[in-house]
Amino acid sequence: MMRTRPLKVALLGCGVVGSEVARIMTTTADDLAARIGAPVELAGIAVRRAGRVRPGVPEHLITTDAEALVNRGDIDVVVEVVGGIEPSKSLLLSAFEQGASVVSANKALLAQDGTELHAAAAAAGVDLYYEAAVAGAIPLLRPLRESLAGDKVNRVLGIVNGTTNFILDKMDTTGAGYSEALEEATALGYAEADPTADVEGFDAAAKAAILAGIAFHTKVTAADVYREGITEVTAADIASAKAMGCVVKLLAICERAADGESVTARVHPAMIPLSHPLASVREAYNAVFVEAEAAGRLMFYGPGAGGSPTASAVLGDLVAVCRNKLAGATGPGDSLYTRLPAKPMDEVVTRYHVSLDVDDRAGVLAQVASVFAEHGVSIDTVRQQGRDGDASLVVVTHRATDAALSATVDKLRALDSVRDVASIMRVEGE
Ligand SMILES: NC(=O)C1=CN([C@@H]2O[C@H](COP(=O)(O)OP(=O)(O)OC[C@H]3O[C@@H](n4cnc5c(N)ncnc54)[C@H](O)[C@@H]3O)[C@@H](O)[C@H]2O)C=CC1
Ligand SMILES: N[C@@H](CC=O)C(=O)O
Ligand code: NA
Repeated sequence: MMRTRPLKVALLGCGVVGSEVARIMTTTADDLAARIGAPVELAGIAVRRAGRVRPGVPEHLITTDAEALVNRGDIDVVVEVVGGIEPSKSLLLSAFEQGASVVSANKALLAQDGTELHAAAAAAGVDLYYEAAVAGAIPLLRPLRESLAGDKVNRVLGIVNGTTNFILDKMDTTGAGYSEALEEATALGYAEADPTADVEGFDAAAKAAILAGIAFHTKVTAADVYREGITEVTAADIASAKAMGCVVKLLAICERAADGESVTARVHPAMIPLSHPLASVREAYNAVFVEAEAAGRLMFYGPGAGGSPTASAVLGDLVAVCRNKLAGATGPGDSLYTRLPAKPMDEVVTRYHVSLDVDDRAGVLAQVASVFAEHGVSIDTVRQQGRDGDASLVVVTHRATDAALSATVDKLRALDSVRDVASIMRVEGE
């Protein structure tokens, strides 16, 4: 039977995502009510600046006082699509104190203070859901937390930032410049308010922390994630990847150590072979592989950014927390029982593509090769191209630790014959 008293929703933020949430809530109100078992009413929309034209958004609901909206005493669910740490964190804590459940898309906040926020939600007996925070529209956190709750996840690997995938894809396929591609991604609503978060890998690192925490049932924060963005990726790297039958992607990789005693989480650009399914992930799409002991390898794919896809995930959570409210229940919260420490990047083992500018003379190749050998880094292939007076040397290694590779590169830099270490990129997916 349908409850007639509506569940009241406070929407915090009405930008790229918030305006789509408001639109879908308004245009699909009857369907949402039928699925939930009660009408949902948009009780207020908090924004930073009133007076902006927001097509389709009921003007009378707009307020600039988010705190007053959350604390007005009759809010059942707070939807936070503001972003950033403050005032979002304080608003969420106020919501819990008021007995409201929360739906958020805020990966930066969840990756920094997720444990504290989950504890506050649990103490208040309400929900904290955030499917939109990782990989946009793709149902990923709920499958990890719920569908795979009976399995043991050992690895999560994928493309989790739409903006950087869009930029790398444009640079690779159309030869677009970096700035031009970033501008387009921003205009399409993919980028964060400060796109540094995207291009320097902070956004993907926050998502990796959230994924690792849920997958391995342990606390992982953004500070535990090794991070490199795409700002150093050059057209030469992309061309070199092509020459090797590879493409450059920004990857997030979360792994349980072979001995099961620790986890690692890292975000960095990597070359992956064109034959790998991630190589064909275009534009702002995301794709994530989850490797679990019983299930094997699962792939999640779909739109990873943009107002409407992200709003889809927010609305899915809204329906879930409303259903829980009506049932007088809460969904699954944090699960941190394994308490596995996050291991430093030094111990991570992978392959490397090292591009060097060297003197074009006899003996240099042997000298370079001996530095790799000294550090126990075995060479897979070497490509050399002579230029006027110098040469470009591209070395691809077999698997080695990050520590061994770093020591190798330090020593190479000290060689007179090495003019520059032009780039170092990991090679994954083989
Ligand atoms: N745009 C996307 O593709 C995706 C965004 N997200 C996340 O969703 C959240 C929102 O992102 P966007 O909509 O893209 O950002 P946006 O910058 O377009 O919108 C932010 C909204 O928050 C409001 N706001 C800012 N400070 C405020 C304050 N102090 N009080 C009340 N309102 C305030 C602004 O007025 C604006 O309406 C962020 O956490 C972002 O990381 C998550 C997945 C995808
Ligand atoms: N800026 C983010 C938005 C979605 O999380 C991205 O580009 O992926
Ligand atoms: Na998602």
